[in-house]
Amino acid sequence: MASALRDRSSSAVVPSITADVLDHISIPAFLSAPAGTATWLYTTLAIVFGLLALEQSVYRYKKRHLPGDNWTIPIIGKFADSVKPTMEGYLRQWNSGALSALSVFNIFIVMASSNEYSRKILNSPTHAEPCLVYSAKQILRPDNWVFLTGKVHVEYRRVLNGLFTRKALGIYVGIQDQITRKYLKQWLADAAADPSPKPIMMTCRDLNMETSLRVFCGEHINDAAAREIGEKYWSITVALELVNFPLALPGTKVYRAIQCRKAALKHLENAAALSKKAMAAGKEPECMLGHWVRSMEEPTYKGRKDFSDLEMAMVVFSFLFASQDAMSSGLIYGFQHLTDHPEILAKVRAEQDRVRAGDYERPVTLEMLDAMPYLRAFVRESLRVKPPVTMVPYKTLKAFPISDDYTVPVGSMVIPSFYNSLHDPEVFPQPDTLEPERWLDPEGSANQNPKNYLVFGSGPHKCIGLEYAMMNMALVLADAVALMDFEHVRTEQSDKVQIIATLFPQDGCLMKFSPRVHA
Ligand code: HEM
Repeated sequence: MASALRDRSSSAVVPSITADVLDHISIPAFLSAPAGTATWLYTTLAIVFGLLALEQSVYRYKKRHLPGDNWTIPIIGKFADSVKPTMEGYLRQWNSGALSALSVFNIFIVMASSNEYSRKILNSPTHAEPCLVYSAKQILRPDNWVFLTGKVHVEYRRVLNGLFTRKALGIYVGIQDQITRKYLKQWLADAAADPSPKPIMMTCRDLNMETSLRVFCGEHINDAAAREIGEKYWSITVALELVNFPLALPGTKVYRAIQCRKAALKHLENAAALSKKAMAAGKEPECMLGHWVRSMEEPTYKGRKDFSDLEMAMVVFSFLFASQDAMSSGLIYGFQHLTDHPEILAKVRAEQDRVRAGDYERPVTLEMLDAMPYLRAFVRESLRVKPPVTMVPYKTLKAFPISDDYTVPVGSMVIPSFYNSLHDPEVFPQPDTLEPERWLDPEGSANQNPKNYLVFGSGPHKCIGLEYAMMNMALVLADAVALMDFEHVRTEQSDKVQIIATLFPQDGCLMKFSPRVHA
């Protein structure tokens, strides 16, 4: 058999090359080039091969014993995976080890998937700081406050925390309720005109955008400006890939995103100026900007930072940037989870009927939301099962001894991932099951292990808007359940996840809405 193979390979498979044949083969120019050119060429090839070998050695040296490919694809590494990430791919990476390694465009990346290591990264500001994706700096502007670190960041954030106090949330809740009702009315009118099921991906995004703009800027932003920002904002979402084409040339995603930021900042700066005028004229704060300007006038604020119109606009833009995709993802899965679990929907509805006591026109207040513990538990649980943000990229400022036997090299990307913490069976038995009840027992393992709830991160950069975000999700779902009936039309893609910065059901969540008839 072996000799037969040898025979075949020497005669039949590889045709013999005769001088005759060679006459018809054109010799590549470089092989017949003058000696000087050939030397140059061989030198270049040697350098290229040397660099490629060096790339592999550096990767292997940094990776050491961590799980991950032993060789990286030259130059691009795992770029292809990062262009079209899948949940299955991420799960494979997270489950390959509590720490695992990969490389994209020679950026060495350590992925942390356990609660211990993810929290350690988030809470070690002297070793690692957030780096978002590369395009974020181009889109937000490098001087945006979200890129501050250390003491300056703490100081800046101290002022911004004042925008999310209970007093401030009390101003926002009325605006949220009003915009939500306007949208639900429109969804019902659209459904009456065409009752076929529709994906709610874009409708939820529009609702979130208008709510955010009105909560942040109130009437200081006009309808046309709000529409322009809403329409252009999708270009920012799609530009948030892990790795983008580095130059923001016309026609690239990042270029379009930068144009959107420029338009948005112009309108937001104008809103900040109008808000200052209104407060100076003695008006009562009716939005975040108003509340902010008023708090800067208080005697206790004296000696602290004054914010220019542009700085206020950049803060508001950072809030839009940080919230739009995550809030939309949370809300869409909120609708999907509620409809797919009729027993949970029935409990949420019973709670609404109790709190509203027959008056469905009465605007929702903070006190009413306080009286809806089951709904709030549902929101918490829905975000746990499908966390909108599954990981946040950080970069190491110095060698980071993350475990006893591994130190992340300086200048690497370290990515704390939240999914495994949120699906830890020790803390959340049957972790893939949606079970709001697990949050209702103060002694239960979910409430006893708050460190596992990484939906909003942890440490100095923990989400500043978390109370507002959960309140908004609860409020929209409360109004929807109280005022509408809805049916989720399931498809094969309903349980599959697509990742566009955050998580979404692949079919966009097809819903049919109809008005609820109260008994
Ligand atoms: C469901 C909705 C939301 C989710 C899941 C979410 C999640 C997160 C996460 C995971 C982080 C990173 C935390 C870290 O590095 O430890 C973050 C940061 C941040 N979030 Fe949110 N977020 C949401 C809504 C919002 C909203 C509504 C706002 C503002 C109104 C907001 C503003 C921010 C800001 C400004 C940061 C950066 C904070 C800093 O660097 O100091 N987020 N968020």
